[in-house]
Amino acid sequence: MLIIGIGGGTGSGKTTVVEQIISHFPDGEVAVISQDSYYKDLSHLTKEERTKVNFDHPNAIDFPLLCDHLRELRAGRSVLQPVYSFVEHNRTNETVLTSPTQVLVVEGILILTDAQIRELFDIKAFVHADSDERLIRRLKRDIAERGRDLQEVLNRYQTTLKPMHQQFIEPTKEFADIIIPNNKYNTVAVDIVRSIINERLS
Ligand SMILES: Nc1ncnc2c1ncn2[C@@H]1O[C@H](COP(=O)(O)OP(=O)(O)O)[C@@H](O)[C@H]1O
Ligand SMILES: O=c1ccn([C@@H]2O[C@H](COP(=O)(O)O)[C@@H](O)[C@H]2O)c(=O)[nH]1
Repeated sequence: MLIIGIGGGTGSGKTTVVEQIISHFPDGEVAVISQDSYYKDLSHLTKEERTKVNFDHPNAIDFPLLCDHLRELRAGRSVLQPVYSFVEHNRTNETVLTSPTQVLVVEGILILTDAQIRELFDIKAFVHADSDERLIRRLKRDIAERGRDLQEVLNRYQTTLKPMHQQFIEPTKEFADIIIPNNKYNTVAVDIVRSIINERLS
């Protein structure tokens, strides 16, 4: 199994880039795990308390569970991946059966911050987009898809997203084998990553 870790700030386009990378692989050969599925279970908090949680700090992620699941998949065993609700700010009761595949892509803002997780990656990439571009994309997406409003996103950006990006996410660029520029759609960079995967698989 080849495991590829893809980090980068919120709105940089990680999910989009991953979809482009895997689009040419046959179904069943590739699986994607999002770090977002591994936000910690916050059922012990009220919804109001959960809205105040710092979701851009490494402590928000259940890295031990993610690490365990990656090791299980690498060993050829299936796992039950948690399902997260951005509307509820909490893990749901559902799980998704995820089976081992030839290629596994793991993406998330904080995915390159954890040393044990980094060691499991055969290839590490970082998706870069300028902060103004990321904020615009995040605003549009969170209002359209995640039940947020303008004030909420702007407030969270100033108080949490920006400082956490500078402190934890941007520094992980140094761990990346490849930096994918994504201020605009970048088919060349996506093709390069795809050919590296094909080369490693052959
Ligand atoms: N290169 C790009 N140019 C314009 N919009 C983009 C680009 N890449 C992604 N987007 C859009 O930006 C938003 C956030 O992208 P997404 O892939 O969800 O980012 P991330 O997973 O890094 O948070 C989505 O609406 C997506 O369609
Ligand atoms: O309950 C939650 C959990 C996380 N977030 C925000 O999501 C982004 C990470 O997702 P991307 O898809 O990489 O943008 C992170 O910046 C958190 O602030 C949330 O809003 N609510």
